Amino acid sequence: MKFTKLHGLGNSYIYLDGFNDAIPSEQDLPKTAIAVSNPYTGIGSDGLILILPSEGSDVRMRVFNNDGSEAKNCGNGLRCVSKYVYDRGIVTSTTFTIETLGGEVEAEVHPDDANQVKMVTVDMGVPRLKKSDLPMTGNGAEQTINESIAIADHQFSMTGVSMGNPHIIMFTDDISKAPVSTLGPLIEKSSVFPEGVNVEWVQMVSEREMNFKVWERGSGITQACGTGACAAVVAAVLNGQSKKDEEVIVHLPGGDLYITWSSKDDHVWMRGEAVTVCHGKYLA
Ligand SMILES: N[C@@H](CCC[C@H](N)C(=O)O)C(=O)O
Repeated sequence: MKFTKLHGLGNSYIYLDGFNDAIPSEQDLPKTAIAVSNPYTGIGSDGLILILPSEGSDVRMRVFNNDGSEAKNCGNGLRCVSKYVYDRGIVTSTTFTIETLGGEVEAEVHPDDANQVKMVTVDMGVPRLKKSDLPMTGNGAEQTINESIAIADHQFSMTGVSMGNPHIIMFTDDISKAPVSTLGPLIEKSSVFPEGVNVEWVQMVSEREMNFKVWERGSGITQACGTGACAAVVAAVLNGQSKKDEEVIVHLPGGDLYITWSSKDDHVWMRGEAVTVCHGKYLA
């Protein structure tokens, strides 16, 4: 099986090219994601991403976490898919559309003088804020903004945002003390979130700068989460800590993302790097 490994700020996936190469059968996809992600017996990654032809968009992306579950969106994946399809000539324009299970997005690659793509901007669309959008328990029509929620004997102040996939954001005064590995999995699997949830802690540095850590649904601690960074900036605006139209620098463990929530059309814009690690043939 031919593959390419790419990462966005250390959030790495094994990418399979459905335009040019064979893809495992539908029923083999979850176990392939688990196998290739394993750092000891596989290639090592946070999951598996398929780059596929689309009927209505230029490209289609499917995302599998490293536990084999399929996700509806992936911000770092969108930037890496964008780099891949432009580098390989699958698209020839610098702007194009990508279909995901969470909706269609528009991407723009920024090739340098040597036609190398290092930075990518993605219009991530309108964040969805209703409880039913994540989904989570409670009145589906309501939003979750700094709401006190009890999970496993702990009380959390949570803000819920869907960027096509579900995120719950909590603010902290000290990101180094965020209980990511201990409480992240408890929140992810809580019955409050029937489909699970990506769990993020944010420390505001200023209105335009934040520190960020994540426990990803289906993958655990990762170096970065693009949809999570977008959701965190939306949560900061909803809580009066940032402003619409002002770019926020999000410091993730793996590097920085630049996120703006536009008041013009309510869309969230994400800008950041995408890197090719290696190409290879998986034999196991
Ligand atoms: N790393 C991603 C998100 C991947 C999917 C997520 N774990 C989910 O299950 O929703 C990103 O960069 O957005």
